[in-house]
Amino acid sequence: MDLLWKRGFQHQCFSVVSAGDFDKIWKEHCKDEEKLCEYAVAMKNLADNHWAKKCEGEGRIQWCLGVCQEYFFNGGKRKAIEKDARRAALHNPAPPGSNPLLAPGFDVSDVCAANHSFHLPGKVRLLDVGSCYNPFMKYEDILAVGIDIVPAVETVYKCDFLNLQIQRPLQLAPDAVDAFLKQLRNPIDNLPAELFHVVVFSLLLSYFPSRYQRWICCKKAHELLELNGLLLIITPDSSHQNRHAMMMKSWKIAIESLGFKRMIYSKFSHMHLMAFRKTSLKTTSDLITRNYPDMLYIPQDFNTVAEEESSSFCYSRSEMEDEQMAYTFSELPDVAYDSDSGESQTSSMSFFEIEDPILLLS
Ligand SMILES: C[S@@+](CC[C@H](N)C(=O)[O-])C[C@H]1O[C@@H](n2cnc3c(N)ncnc32)[C@H](O)[C@@H]1O
Repeated sequence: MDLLWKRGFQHQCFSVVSAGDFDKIWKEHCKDEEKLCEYAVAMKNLADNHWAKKCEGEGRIQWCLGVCQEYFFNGGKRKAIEKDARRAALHNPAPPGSNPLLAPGFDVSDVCAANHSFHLPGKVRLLDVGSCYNPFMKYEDILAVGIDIVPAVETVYKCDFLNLQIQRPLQLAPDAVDAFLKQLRNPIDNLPAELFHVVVFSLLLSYFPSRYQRWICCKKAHELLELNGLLLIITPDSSHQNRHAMMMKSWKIAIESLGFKRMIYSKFSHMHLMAFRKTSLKTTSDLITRNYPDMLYIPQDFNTVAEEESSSFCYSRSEMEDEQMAYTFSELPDVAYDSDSGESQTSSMSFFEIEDPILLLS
């Protein structure tokens, strides 16, 4: 895959430094149907013949399914929302006798919206961006919509996510939203906002030559997700977990600035896997004081390791982050309740307690 990728348009971009050129190259790249089709066929081959035999390739799809299952069907969503409420209450204690879920600082409309949908009545509406071969389609609990600039199979819709127009949200009952998704037409040029429970970027962001394009994708995902929906990001990296810990920390800060909160971080041998929850309807980024798009860098953005290391994002924790970290540690359970066995078990960290201690401490 690395070879394919280098042969592709990323290779063309290494020599280009000015941001303006990326747009031009991207447009040229999208016009090169022949190369794109060759790439799509090769990706599908990799998935069918190579990754299918190695547990890691399919592992990323299984990881996404596991996260969805825990979150939407096994109480993860309720736990996450309750945790937010406890955190808000800690910072802004509610008056004695009042509902702690309605502590000042915790948005009442968020609580109301969340209360209605702790458990999904139907399928998980999942948008797979850069889907290539629609790996989520075969799962019963998922209503998968796969989109790609060059679909490798017929069930994937043709769509350039970077240029997708996002319209006002549909005001429809869940059944009608499902029906709407089942009758989408090719190509997709626009979609209503707040339509999906999950947006997946599996090996997508590193495909783009510029950080700004990665940023645009995350921003669009935020718009397309309903409140408390999940953005699942998988990005390739064959080095050990700590090698690019600062890069992942940098991604976390940038993506959270859009109105997300990182809920899970995992490292497989060849990829990072992250789940972000949409915690705010509004994008909270302050683009004036911090250059968030610039934080979405990847090692391939640099020509040499030295260049990468010298421009590595320098991060120091804010006071607020210190407090949040202290709170997270205070919340680590000594004893976790196992809903399957009905027994209490000793556990250092449950699935939905953040995350990776190494990254937290970095
Ligand atoms: C590395 S492949 C990943 C395929 C699949 N998601 C997986 O995990 O195996 C990246 C895919 O993103 C698609 N892609 C790139 N830019 C895109 C865009 N702007 N909109 C939609 N799809 C895009 C490519 O055509 C390619 O199929």
